[in-house]
Amino acid sequence: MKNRVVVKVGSSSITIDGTINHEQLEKLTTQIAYLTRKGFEVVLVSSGAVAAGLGRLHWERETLTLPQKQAAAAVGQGLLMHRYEQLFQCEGLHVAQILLTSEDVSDRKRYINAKNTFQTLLQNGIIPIVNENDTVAVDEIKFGDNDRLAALVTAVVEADALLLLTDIDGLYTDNPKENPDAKKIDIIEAIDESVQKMAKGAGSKAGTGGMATKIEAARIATLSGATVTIANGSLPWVLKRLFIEKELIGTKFLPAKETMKHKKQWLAFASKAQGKIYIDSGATQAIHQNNKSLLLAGLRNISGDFCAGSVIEICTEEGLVIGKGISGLSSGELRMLLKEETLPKGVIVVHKNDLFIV
Ligand SMILES: Nc1ncnc2c1ncn2[C@@H]1O[C@H](COP(=O)(O)OP(=O)(O)O)[C@@H](O)[C@H]1O
Ligand SMILES: N[C@@H](CCC(=O)OP(=O)(O)O)C(=O)O
Repeated sequence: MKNRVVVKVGSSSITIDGTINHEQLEKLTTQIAYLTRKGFEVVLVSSGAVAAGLGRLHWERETLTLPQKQAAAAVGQGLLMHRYEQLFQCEGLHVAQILLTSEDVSDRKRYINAKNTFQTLLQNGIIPIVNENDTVAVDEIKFGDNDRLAALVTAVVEADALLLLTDIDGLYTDNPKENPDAKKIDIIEAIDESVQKMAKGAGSKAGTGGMATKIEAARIATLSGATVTIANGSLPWVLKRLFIEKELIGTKFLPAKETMKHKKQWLAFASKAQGKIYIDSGATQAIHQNNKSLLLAGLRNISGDFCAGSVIEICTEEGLVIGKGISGLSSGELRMLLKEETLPKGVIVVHKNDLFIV
């Protein structure tokens, strides 16, 4: 155990009436400081920039255009960081701001750079405070929500645990704000369709994604080997009770039985494909069931332009996506090879260590 944890706090927990909830922020930073004194390394993923910006500018959420929302985030992010800086300074801790877009983790080099920066900050006892870079993140480069971002950060820093703090006590069988008969679930051993069906949308104007994005985050983080908890951010001493006293709080998702190696996690959840290759049924079986590398002999077609080292989607001849991998050859080389009358034997298109199969 490294005792490395990622704590994600949602807008609903740290804002009140559309502005920063200072009392809540102080409770959070006091608890994080306590954990660090007990030997934990903590990464904080904090939402709330848009809400804080709206509060300061007196703008109404309902009438916002996308550029206004991004402008509000730019204002609010500064306010949030200023407050975090002040609060952690009182605890004798330094903080570091990390703003990410999905492009920063889909590119392997940038992913490794981010990983190294996190590592250096944590080794030096500095608290990384992460948010999506809302100012530049438009739809195609958005994580979508901070729950998913927090799960990817959990994988990047190889944390033992992810805590999603929200405005509700955990995952219920249905949204308790709409269904009074909904029951809270204490432990989830495996995330299947029945679990996904329980999760509905956001419960407040400030929140994004609701439980659905938290379940997806739990799926990613448990596959990377972390334990995930969804809990109410307003519970007194929730961090201490969970991580030090090991109390069963909220809803706990156990780490997946078969966790993924680091590179496969990146392939599966963070990388962006540059092209597609289509393979025959023999090759599908070889990579799917027999854990083999993908050889040129099984290749039927390719689409898109990509370089050697690019991530590509691997599809059946009918076009069904069955995985992703890092291509050992460029699209140009593959097209030329496919035109040859007899294909050269033993050419590896995707090595088994660079393959993720759905
Ligand atoms: N099955 C469920 N169990 C609990 N909460 C649910 C469920 N489905 C939807 N929700 C809603 O999800 C909300 C929390 O998500 P969200 O509003 O996005 O918060 P945050 O800002 O913390 O990310 C809850 O307030 C609740 O209304
Ligand atoms: N990046 C945005 C938060 C987006 C988000 O996922 O919000 P939430 O559902 O409250 O965690 C912000 O800082 O306002």
